[in-house]
Amino acid sequence: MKNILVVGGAGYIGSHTCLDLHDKGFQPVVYDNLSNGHREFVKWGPFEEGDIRDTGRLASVLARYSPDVIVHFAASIEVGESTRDPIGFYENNVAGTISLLGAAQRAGIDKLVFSSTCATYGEPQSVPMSEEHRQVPVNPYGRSKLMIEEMLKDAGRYLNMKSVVLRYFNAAGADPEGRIGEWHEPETHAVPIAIEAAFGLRDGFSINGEDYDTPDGTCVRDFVHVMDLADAHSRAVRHLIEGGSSLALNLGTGRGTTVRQLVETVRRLSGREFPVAVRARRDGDAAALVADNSMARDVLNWNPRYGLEEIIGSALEWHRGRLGDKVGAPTRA
Ligand SMILES: NC(=O)c1ccc[n+]([C@@H]2O[C@H](COP(=O)([O-])OP(=O)(O)OC[C@H]3O[C@@H](n4cnc5c(N)ncnc54)[C@H](O)[C@@H]3O)[C@@H](O)[C@H]2O)c1
Ligand SMILES: O=c1ccn([C@@H]2O[C@H](COP(=O)(O)OP(=O)(O)O[C@H]3O[C@H](CO)[C@@H](O)[C@H](O)[C@H]3O)[C@@H](O)[C@H]2O)c(=O)[nH]1
Repeated sequence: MKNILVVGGAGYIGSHTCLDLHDKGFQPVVYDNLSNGHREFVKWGPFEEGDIRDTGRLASVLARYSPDVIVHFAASIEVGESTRDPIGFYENNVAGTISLLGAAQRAGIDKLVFSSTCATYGEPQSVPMSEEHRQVPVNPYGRSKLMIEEMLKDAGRYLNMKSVVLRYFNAAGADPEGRIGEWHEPETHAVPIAIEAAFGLRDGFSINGEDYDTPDGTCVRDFVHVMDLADAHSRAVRHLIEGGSSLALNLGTGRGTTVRQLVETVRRLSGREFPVAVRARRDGDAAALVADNSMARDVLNWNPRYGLEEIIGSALEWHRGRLGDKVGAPTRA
């Protein structure tokens, strides 16, 4: 069984990727400092607690497991926080990745899959966005990810390190069997916030702006099921093991959903009413982000299987299981 080091594998997308890697015959070894992850999400392989900025600790873990590929999820992820603490973001995301790449180089590991984001594109010039779209991020989070993409290009050019950069659009949904799901603290993402509102744990949902140039005035996002993302990571791992070249790929469904449509879907599938208000736009929000995913389809043979109904349905089930008795009584049959 080949070992795959999953850095940040106790987090949301990383833990789902471990599940998928395990199902496909790999052994995922999780390396995570638990700053935002959950020990109980590590179910499909060994756990090594550690920080990516601790190069010595990384070196000993790499020596112990000799992974064929590193899949790198570890990062500070919240856009708003990146504008309040840009240096902290560069420290964790950029300096952390430098430490990881140095340790990998010294251990002779030359294959890496990296979590990037459509936030590296910045303000869309055209929708859907292909990988050729210009990359001019509008916040420190996106810039930190773009800096890492540039470092990986040089690691490819001069060190022959092969990488697959995966630019996710909006990850959402959960393991259909409800074992793991989305659990960020504090939560800022639209899907779990709407679900918590449906379950009576929040006063309601506030839409960030209704005056965008979109079908109903609210932002358009491309929600992609976390299990489809996980499947793309396993394909990227296999691509590298089979000697494939470096790539940068969009991961989205190619379908846009407005925030209002999203909220209505949560209401319908949960069978629960909750108050929906409109507040001011959120700084740095693009009007519409939708992927052109043709390259991932062609190169990885990736075919996202789930749509919005499955995304919201699986997320509802996960949150119901996690929140248990805290879920309030339904307000609508
Ligand atoms: N959630 C999304 O919609 C989305 C979209 C695009 C890109 N991404 C990227 O995907 C990756 C995973 O996102 P997520 O939503 O699963 O986030 P997450 O916070 O759930 O997972 C990140 C994990 O990394 C760990 N981590 C953070 N800093 C670390 C460090 N210095 N050393 C070791 N471990 C560390 C955290 O404890 C956590 O378990 C991130 O790189 C994020 O930027 C996420
Ligand atoms: O209470 C809320 C929360 C969100 N939104 C809106 O919902 C949309 C989606 O927001 P969110 O779920 O926070 O995702 P994004 O801000 O689009 O960012 C996510 O998706 C990006 C790629 O699109 C990634 O880079 C980020 O890591 C990830 O957090 C945006 O228009 C938000 O303004 C609301 O209206 N109200």
